[in-house]
Amino acid sequence: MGELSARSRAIADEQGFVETAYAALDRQREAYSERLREVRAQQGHESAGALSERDSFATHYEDNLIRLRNVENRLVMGRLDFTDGETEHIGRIGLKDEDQEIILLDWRTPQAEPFYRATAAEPGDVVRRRHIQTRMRDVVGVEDELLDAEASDGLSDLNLTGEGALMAAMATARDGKMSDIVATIQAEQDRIIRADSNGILVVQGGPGTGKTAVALHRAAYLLYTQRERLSRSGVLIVGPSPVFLRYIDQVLPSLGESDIVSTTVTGLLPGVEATGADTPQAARIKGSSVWRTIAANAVRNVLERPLDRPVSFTIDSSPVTLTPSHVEAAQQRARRGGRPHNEARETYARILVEELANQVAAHKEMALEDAGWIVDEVVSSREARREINLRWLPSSPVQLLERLYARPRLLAMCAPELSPEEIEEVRRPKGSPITAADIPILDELAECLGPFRTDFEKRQRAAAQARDAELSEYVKETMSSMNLGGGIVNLEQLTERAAGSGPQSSLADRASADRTWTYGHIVVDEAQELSPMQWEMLARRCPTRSMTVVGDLDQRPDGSPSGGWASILGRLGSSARIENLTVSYRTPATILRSAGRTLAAAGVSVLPVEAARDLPDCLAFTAIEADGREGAVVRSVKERRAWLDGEYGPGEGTLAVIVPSDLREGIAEALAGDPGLAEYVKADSAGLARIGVLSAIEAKGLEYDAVVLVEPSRVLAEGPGNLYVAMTRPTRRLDVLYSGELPAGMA
Ligand SMILES: Nc1ncnc2c1ncn2[C@@H]1O[C@H](COP(=O)(O)OP(=O)(O)OP(=O)(O)O)[C@@H](O)[C@H]1O
Repeated sequence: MGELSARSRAIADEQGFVETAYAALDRQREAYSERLREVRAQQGHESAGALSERDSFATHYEDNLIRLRNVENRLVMGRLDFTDGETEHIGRIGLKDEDQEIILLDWRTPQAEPFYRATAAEPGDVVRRRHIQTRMRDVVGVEDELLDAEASDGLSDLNLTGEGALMAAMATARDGKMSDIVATIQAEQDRIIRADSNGILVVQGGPGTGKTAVALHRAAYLLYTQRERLSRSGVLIVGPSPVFLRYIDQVLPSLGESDIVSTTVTGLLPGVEATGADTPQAARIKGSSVWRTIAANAVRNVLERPLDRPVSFTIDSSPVTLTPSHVEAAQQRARRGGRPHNEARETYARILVEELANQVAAHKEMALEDAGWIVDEVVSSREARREINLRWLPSSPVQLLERLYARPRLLAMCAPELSPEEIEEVRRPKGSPITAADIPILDELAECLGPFRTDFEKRQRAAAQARDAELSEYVKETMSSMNLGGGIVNLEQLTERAAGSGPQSSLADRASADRTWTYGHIVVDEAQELSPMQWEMLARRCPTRSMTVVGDLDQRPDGSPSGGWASILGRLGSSARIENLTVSYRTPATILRSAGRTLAAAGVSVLPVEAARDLPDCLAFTAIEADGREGAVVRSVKERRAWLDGEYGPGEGTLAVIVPSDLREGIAEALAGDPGLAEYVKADSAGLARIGVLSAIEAKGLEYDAVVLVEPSRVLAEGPGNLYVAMTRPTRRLDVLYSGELPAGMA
């Protein structure tokens, strides 16, 4: 009774605080709405172009309003009581009261750190940590931890922080979207989230240890602590697939951060879509870093060619001769400038035009300075243009790559490192669709070639640059006339905003449309999958090498490569430091142990990982007949779906059927053909289905409450890492359906 009333008193106390916090949030929102209304009502002097400064300020206020709207849920997460009797509340964002006193600490401030790190063994000056659970704006529960020496007796071996809140979070039904973990970040995770941002940090850990969660919270942490730097350069998040990116796309907004670019590596090259597919061998060949040299060779040897023997022709009736040494000298001068091919071409062409013009002038016994028209004659001479162009061909990356693939002899000349078989493997006719593995090669070529612009585009670009200069002047004027700038928003931000109209103007939009954009920080998820050429692409976009790289080598199809992360990261490996996550918050212990044994039996020893919990009856095996496989899958899925309904409520909870790639289509059809399941299997407009039918590769990074795994031996045959991925997707229950033998160690 006493305990009960103490608890309700605590809830009532916190309810009071929570109301104060939401009142402060509402006040902030109202203040921004008010400013937005004012700015919209003002008439800006709409002189420079069609874009007014009103739009820039409006966008700024709108962004802030969106940020405040996104933190509505679970605004307040906890409280710390200190030895001196002071208390602090920790929340999703920081808030002040009407007297400008801080009432809620942003979880990312240094003062909030003990909320995640203090332990009974090392309490610092914390006496009590309280986790506060809210629903809408109501407090529905509190959980206290007393951090004194006596309390340390009852702790679990894993030293979990806020165990009750953590277990509750883990037991919640999944809804197909990842959620933030800001209320229950564990100490080993917090250390990584707040780690120094310099250099490359590799975070490795077994399945479900929170690598993705930690990487996203780290992005939010860095955006908070380095807002000035990162609000201009931006943060890039790279994930394995569009489905995965959709799965994680709520997390950062719920932490109040939205100006972030997230993409697959393939999406990093604007304007090129990869619709083709490679054989695994071709993809491996194309991923090798030898393509850096091949790209440079191709530009040099295919596009910049020597003249074999002198050529003579006439310009305006004057005889002229272009010699091999004229061409060579012009090429050398152009290369010395260090500019990319298409840009250096201007220097090369100018030198040869001058040479020919001098010859014409000499023949006419005139001084070139007095007869500028001769240069025009040279430029418009078809023969001169032809001879000059042929020795320094302008090209787009796609044109050049198509030539290399289509002509094995040409590729062999540029790529002595590739064997004839390898050259044959990548051979394909011009006009074939671009593949994902082509993208990093195209990026490398784009780097060597520089922008490929038609004359029309060149004129457009010059006009745009002139417009930008005018705009910057204009914004400066308006800022002083509107008395703005004192820390609210700076000139560059405004110019940038004004330069693009409407929704185009966010940093994310501009960065993702620009191949040469460099980011302040890059987060790479499922990093074990990237090829050396893909790493080159990322390195180019982050000259400061401030990166968070998360992954699990054991989840590569063929397991961990010899040489570990250093061999994966290539050139970037030497500067990387490695941190480990060791506790899985997804998969129950029984399933994790079974997965570990199966991999060990297949000759792969995986990183040690401990489960935060176990559940009874979480793993079941059912023998089926190969020729009745589809019916058995349908029955099992129905049974599991009904079980989820019972556990979480009708339609709640997520379910995936993970299958060997070659069975995928048949099983998906069987499920879609069943009247009871068709509804669930159909994908929505975002491509997500309530019941997913996936190969192990497609399931990477995702999680479900229940998984039905079909024919594990065949998944194992695709690669032990694939089976490891497949077995570790469920949070609650794994049903294994098999004909023939189970993989050794599994049962
Ligand atoms: N501290 C935490 N509190 C609550 N839930 C957590 C915590 N850490 C991780 N989780 C949950 O555990 C699950 C697994 O996390 P996450 O997907 O980040 O793991 P991962 O290491 O990236 O896994 P994988 O290697 O399989 O991709 C998620 O549902 C995540 O929300």
